[in-house]
Amino acid sequence: MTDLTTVLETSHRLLDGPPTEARLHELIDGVPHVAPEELEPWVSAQLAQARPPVDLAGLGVLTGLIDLTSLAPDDTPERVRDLVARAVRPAGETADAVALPPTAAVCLHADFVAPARQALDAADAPVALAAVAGGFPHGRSPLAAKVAEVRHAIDCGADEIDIVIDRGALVSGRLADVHAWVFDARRLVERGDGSRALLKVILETGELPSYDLMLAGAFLALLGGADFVKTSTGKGRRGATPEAAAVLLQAVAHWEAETGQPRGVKIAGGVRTVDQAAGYVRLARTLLGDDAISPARLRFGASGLLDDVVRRLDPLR
Ligand SMILES: O=C[C@H](O)COP(=O)(O)O
Repeated sequence: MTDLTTVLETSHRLLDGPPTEARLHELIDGVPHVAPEELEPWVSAQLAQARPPVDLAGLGVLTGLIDLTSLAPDDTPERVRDLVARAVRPAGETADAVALPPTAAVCLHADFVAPARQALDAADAPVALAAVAGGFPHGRSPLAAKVAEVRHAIDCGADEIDIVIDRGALVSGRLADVHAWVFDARRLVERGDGSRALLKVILETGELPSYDLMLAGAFLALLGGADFVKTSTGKGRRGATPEAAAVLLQAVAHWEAETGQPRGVKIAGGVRTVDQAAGYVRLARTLLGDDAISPARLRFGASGLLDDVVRRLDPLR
C-alpha cells in the first residue's frame, strides 16, 4: 500500500514541484489522448472475445471481485445485516455455500458503517467494509461536512472509503481543486495507529462529456493518492460503460508505467450480469495483465451482479 510520503514524493516528481494549476495542466496535457474512433472499435473487439465463466472456479473468482452494494435511500440496519450475511456466504446456507468465496467487500452509506462493522466482526470473514462518504453521490456538500462524513466512516470502522471528485471543478478546468479534495481525503483515511483505509475515487463517467476528461480526472485522482478509480455512483443518468472502464484502466496502466505503482479500477453502476462482468474482466486483463484480476486491482460495485452469479450455480449443482 502506498504511504502518504510516497504520494507526496511521487506527485512532486511528476509535477516537478507543488500541485499548481499550471503544472497540473502541463502534466495532464502529457497523458496520451483518447481518440473515440480508435477506442470504441477496440473495446467492441475486446468484448467479442470475452468468455463468461461457466464453472465454479470462474464464478468464484468473479464473486471475490464484488463490492456487494446497497445504497438505497430506505436502507435499514436489518437490510445491512442481511447484506453482510450474503457477502459472507454468497450461496446461502446450503452445501453449495463452500463453492463461492465471500465477496471482496460490502459497500454502504456512511451511516451504516457501525452496524455493518458489528456484523462483519461477528462473522469473522475476510470481507472489507466500504462506505461511500464525502457528500455522495454529488459531492456538493461543504468541505467541512465532507470531511466529517469521511472521518465518521473511518472512526466507525470502515476499511475503504469511496468519494466522488469535484466534477464541476474538473469540467471547468480547475484541476488544482480536483486534486486538492482527493489529497484531503487521502489524508483523512489515515488512522491514528498508522494504518489506513483504502481510498476509491468516483469519476461519475456517465456525466463527463469526453473520454479525455475521464482520463484527466482519473489521473488527477491517482496523483492525489487514490488506490482505485471508480466509474460511477450508480445514481447518475448512466452507470459504467465498457468504454469508460477502458479509459480508467488506461489511466491506471499509464500511472503504473510512469511511477511503478499498481493501482485499481472499480467498475460500478448497472453491472448486473456475469456476461457484462466478463467483458470488463477481458478489458482489465488486456490493459493491466493477468495479475490485475484480483480484488487488489479490480472490483465490481454492484447490487445485482451476485444474483446472476448465484443463478448460474444452479446447473452446476
Ligand atoms: O457503487 C455501486 C453502485 O451504486 C451500484 O450500482 P447498481 O445498483 O447499479 O449495481
